[in-house]
Amino acid sequence: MARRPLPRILTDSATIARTAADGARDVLHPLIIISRGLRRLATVGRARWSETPKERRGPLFFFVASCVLVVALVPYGPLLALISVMGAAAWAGRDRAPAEESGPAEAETGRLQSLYEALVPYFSADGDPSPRYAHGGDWEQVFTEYAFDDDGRLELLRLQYPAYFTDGEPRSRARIEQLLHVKCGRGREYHFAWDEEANELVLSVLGALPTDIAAQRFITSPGETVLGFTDPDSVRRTLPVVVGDDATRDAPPVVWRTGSRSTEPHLLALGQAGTGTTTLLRSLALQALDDGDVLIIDGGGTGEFTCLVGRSGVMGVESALSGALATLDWAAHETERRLIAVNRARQFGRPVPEDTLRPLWILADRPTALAHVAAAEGRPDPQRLLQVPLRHGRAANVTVVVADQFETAGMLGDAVRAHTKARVILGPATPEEVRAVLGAPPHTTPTAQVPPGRGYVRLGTGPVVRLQVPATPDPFDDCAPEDHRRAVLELLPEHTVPAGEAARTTPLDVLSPLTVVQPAAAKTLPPEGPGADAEPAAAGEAPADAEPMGTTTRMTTVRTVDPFAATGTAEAPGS
Ligand SMILES: Nc1ncnc2c1ncn2[C@@H]1O[C@H](COP(=O)(O)OP(=O)(O)OP(=O)(O)O)[C@@H](O)[C@H]1O
Repeated sequence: MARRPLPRILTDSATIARTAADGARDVLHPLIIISRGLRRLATVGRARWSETPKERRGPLFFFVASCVLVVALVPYGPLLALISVMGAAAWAGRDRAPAEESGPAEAETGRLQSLYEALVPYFSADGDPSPRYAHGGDWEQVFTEYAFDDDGRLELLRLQYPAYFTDGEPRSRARIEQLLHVKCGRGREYHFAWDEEANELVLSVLGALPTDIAAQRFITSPGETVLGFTDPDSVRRTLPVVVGDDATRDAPPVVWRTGSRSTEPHLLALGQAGTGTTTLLRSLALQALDDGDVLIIDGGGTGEFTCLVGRSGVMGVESALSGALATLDWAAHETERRLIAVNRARQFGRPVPEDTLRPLWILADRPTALAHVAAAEGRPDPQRLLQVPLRHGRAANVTVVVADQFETAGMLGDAVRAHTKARVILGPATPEEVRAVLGAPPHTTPTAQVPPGRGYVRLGTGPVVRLQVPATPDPFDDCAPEDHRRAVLELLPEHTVPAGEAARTTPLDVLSPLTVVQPAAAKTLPPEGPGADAEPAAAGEAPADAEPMGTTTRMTTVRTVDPFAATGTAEAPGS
């Protein structure tokens, strides 16, 4: 039914009344402000008076009265006092209400509404008498906090969800996270914090991890190694790091503890080719050489560890199968020797021998490549020789780090998978792939484009955290930034083998493309020791969990979600 318009005389008089009221308000505005100010001043004065201790009220009253008397006696005093009081009242009475908060812009409201609509099928259920999520419903009831960046993209969202939503089930969570990721814009990394008690989910956008931290001497305790750096919220400590030209800042490190007290004494790093697993090993080698010995198996044979050849503390850099077998055989015997020595010392109540305390690191880069060669030649898989260090290394101060490519992870031996409780995955990976390697999904949405050395890490059953490995390039790599190469060169220990026999020691400015250096194991291994002259396969015979040959002969080239699928069940940490 159409409304009848009011008689004209009525509308005119209403307009006149409104205009008169507006005019009066404008005229009286200063008076309103001054009277409000006087009221506020009086309130403050009363409060001060009541706060003043009783014994001080007399002197205060006397002081105020003297001031009033002086003002009254001086020429123009009362007038000046009146003007001052009015000024103070006008100042005190000014409108202090904050500028009204501007709500979301129209485009932002549209985004929130469409996000709300997209969530309706997931957060509603038949039979809910008062659904909080319903088509055409009010998003303001459930989105309790939100923020947009300068480009109008959502960067923070706090939402309430119904109590019946199955937030304890990873699949249900993953569906919501996937949906929000897509709706809020791909290409950014989102963090999801689920509060099951409050039925609340907070989505926030994570910035990129800094990539400017280069290799350097990190300030850590003995037995601690820095794997890389992460988000400030993910760890409890920070380390001072030197960045660029001597600028120092605090960065949150991912510190891995090794040795006899470690609960995850060995590490496995996986990634696609070129994602930085070799660089991670190089970074660990430089840190380990501070107070330990390092033995390197370069299965890929790319010579990216040449800078370490012949350096003090480097027991060998092997890229050929026979050298790797001999070196790992020595390492297995050395582990046994240390274990026996430690046990004997404990048995007789003697201090543990000094030579069992110096950490020994076995860094195996792409051992599956050597496994493939070994299978083709009908020789033992070098991974079998890792079983003793992996099983007993913790008590003997022997640490094993294995790095391999995602595609060939199916060829990793059972011992490697079972005993590497510290896990790293580098490069782009889906949440399923991260879960397959680390045993738990990340709390963020991995992005398709990541810089080298970027990934996730999980120590034992701890949380999955983001990781950026310090830039530790091969100093002979002409394509790497010169300051990063120089930083690596400065950390290298001195040469122990004459320069002609070992890798080049040429200063950075005259370095030329490298050639692969494969020093004979005998040259670099200690001349004595129980395993020094043993047959390569000898140590592999002892362990009970030796893998029968033939189980690792197939090179897997198809990328699967479960990288370990080719040889059995995944044994990720915490799983
Ligand atoms: N943390 C990092 N910071 C900066 N650059 C890195 C980092 N990690 C790796 N890179 C660079 O990425 C390239 C590949 O690194 P790296 O050789 O370590 O990868 P990879 O996974 O071992 O691959 P491949 O098996 O093909 O050698 C190199 O140029 C290296 O300098």
